[in-house]
Amino acid sequence: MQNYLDELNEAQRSAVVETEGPSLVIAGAGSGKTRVLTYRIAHLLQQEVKPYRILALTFTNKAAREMKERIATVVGQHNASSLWMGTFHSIFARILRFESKHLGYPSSFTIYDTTDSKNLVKSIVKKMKLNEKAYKPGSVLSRISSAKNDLVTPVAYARDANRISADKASQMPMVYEIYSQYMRECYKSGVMDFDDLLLNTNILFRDFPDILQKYQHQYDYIMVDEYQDTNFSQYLIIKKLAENHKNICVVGDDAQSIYSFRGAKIENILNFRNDYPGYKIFKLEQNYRSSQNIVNAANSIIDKNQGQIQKNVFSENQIGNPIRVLKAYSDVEEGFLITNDIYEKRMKYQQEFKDFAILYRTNAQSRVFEEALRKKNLPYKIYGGLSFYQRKEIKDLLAYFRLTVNPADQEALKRVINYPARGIGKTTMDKVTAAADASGKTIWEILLNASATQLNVNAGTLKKLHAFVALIARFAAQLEQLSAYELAADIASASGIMHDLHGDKSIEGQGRIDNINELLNGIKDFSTTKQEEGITPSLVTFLEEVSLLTDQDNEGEDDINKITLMTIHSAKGLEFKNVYIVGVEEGLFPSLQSVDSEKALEEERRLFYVAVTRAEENATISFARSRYKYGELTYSRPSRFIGDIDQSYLEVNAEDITSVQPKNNTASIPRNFRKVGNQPSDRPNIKMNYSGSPTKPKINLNFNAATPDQIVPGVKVEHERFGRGKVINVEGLEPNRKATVAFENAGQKQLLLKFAKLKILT
Ligand SMILES: Nc1ncnc2c1ncn2[C@@H]1O[C@H](COP(=O)(O)OP(=O)(O)OP(=O)(O)O)[C@@H](O)[C@H]1O
Ligand SMILES: [Mg+2]
Repeated sequence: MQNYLDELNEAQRSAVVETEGPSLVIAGAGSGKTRVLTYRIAHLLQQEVKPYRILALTFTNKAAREMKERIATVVGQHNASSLWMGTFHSIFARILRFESKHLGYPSSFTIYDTTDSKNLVKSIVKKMKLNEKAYKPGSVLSRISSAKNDLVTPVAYARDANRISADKASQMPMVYEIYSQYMRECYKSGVMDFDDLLLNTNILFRDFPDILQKYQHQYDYIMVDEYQDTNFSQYLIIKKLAENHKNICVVGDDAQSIYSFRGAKIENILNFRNDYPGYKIFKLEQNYRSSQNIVNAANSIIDKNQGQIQKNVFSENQIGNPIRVLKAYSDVEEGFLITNDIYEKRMKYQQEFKDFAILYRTNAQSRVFEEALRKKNLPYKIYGGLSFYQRKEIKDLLAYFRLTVNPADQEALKRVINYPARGIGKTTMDKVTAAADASGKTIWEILLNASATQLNVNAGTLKKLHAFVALIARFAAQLEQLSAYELAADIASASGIMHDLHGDKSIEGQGRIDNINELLNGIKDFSTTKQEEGITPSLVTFLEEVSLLTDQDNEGEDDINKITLMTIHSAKGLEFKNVYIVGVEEGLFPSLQSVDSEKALEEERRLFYVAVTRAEENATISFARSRYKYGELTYSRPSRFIGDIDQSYLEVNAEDITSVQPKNNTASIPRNFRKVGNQPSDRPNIKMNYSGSPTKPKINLNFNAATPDQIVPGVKVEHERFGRGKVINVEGLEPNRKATVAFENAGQKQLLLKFAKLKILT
């Protein structure tokens, strides 16, 4: 057997072999932190530690899967599948399933996704007769989520002066009461939301010391990846579990803490030394992922933040190419520019699609890239946004599954009681819901027992309600008898969903049927895999896996060799040969909300650092000078972050940046960019000014449209959205004269001259 320890450098090796006692591995991006965790587990297994005595918490389920595979190749036959390895949410959901009765939840509790939670908040706000405009479900939920992650219960919330005054300031003084009702409703429905999984684990460990003890004994070794992004709730769970043996190894990088908006506490990593006196610290300094240029550029970015833990990061890989900065006229042109670049690079260097990633600040930016990629017929996969499991038909079927395992699940019930249509209208549901609220029972219990008079509905309606109950009860009765796949297929057809979809003969309708079939295939595959692992493949386990998927996990079999599109947040921990960071503009990245707060700005800068450090060989940054925001064309300036990168690692046309020459120079950042264009060499240092609203037009694009008679074949023109191009043909009579223009990046377009604003280039 090869010696796996030879595949590590000295610092990494020490971090791997010193398995006893608390260890902190703190190191920059790409230095092998995740590799250390992987090899440490392999090493423990090699030392005959039983796999089920190891608890390893990863950022995504996919990361856990890949680590398991790697471990299996390093140490061979060991049963890596019985490691307790996965995200916080999936591991503790598993534990809660065993222990749910202590907390008064059914072991088949179901999990609310964000939409369910929002719907519940909406109905509570309505019931409380609050102003629905002031109490936006998203804002209310994020207040509730923050409380849960800080382990603040509804009772504590009501007494928490800071929270109460913050709520008052945001015109939502009743959040504490909504929170309380929200908790009660979830409990009644036998459901937990994401934050509850952690909160309830904490409650379990706090109130049932013998159960805590059981798990303290179960895990001899605990490991956490991406520790800088743990919240208080996660921190405390780990602390409790490690209390006795203190065999805890956490790895992280304070410079990559990017989830504070979800309650992550950078302090957890900083306080490790206080929590575990006598801890060992391992510093990894060599970056194995990226070229020297990329590592050095990234270091120069993070240097601009105050208060980072001082770290050395160097690379001995090739010096590599400078980071390219590309300017686009518009977001549309940006799409074409990047797509063309990928196309050419792939041909020229014979790279694969999977070697390319396009990373953006917000999901909405994906659209123009999707369009450009589709036009060029390049395969891509997109993470986040409307993922497979968020599609309507899939959510409908999943809601039937949820009801089958947990009929108390109120949001699932509301979703499908009248889908497909069975004549159970809103008025009826209002009556049923009111009866449930009045009696403190679930809707399901009301449906089971209530009479027509109690509900104030006619006999016909009652019959329909009973038919629905009977349908779900029949599914539930088969839970034990049928495999997950058989039951799922039965539900898809007996619920009427398939019949309903077949009625829609459009292409979209066909697509929906394909999606349902795809889901059923997935369940079949799930059943087979679980059986091979010796686990009974029940619908309950399947639902749990689906509910706990993260953005990165959302990858199908045929997604392997495709261009990746994702937000920078979900790119954490990943690496690609070529990375495109797009939309690097003031007001977008850094985001508009962050520019007024130093703290928020530093988090954005860490996000930028994360983005750049995903690249192995080439990093490209692009910005567009105009883009549509909320339906309006707005002009933008290149981001200050471009100015953060030390000029010697950049390749930028200085002219592109000077177009944002400030009028007044407060808080300016002097930069002397490397010159690549034909550019007067005596140009003074370029100053960028970042005060003022980033969405205000600061640049004058000077699109004085040319008159139609100036537009003749051969003329070079510039278009506001498509950039530069050459006229190749003109046809038609005024006022419907059309020009065909071959744009440098956006391809060939036919434009109606009375509308198209074209500028003649000389
Ligand atoms: N000693 C080594 N020899 C060869 N390759 C290595 C070594 N250490 C790390 N690598 C490789 O370098 C890359 C980065 O490692 P890894 O992903 O573990 O870094 P990381 O510190 O977890 O990064 P991030 O902070 O982005 O999560 C991986 O491809 C890994 O396999
Ligand atoms: Mg990592």
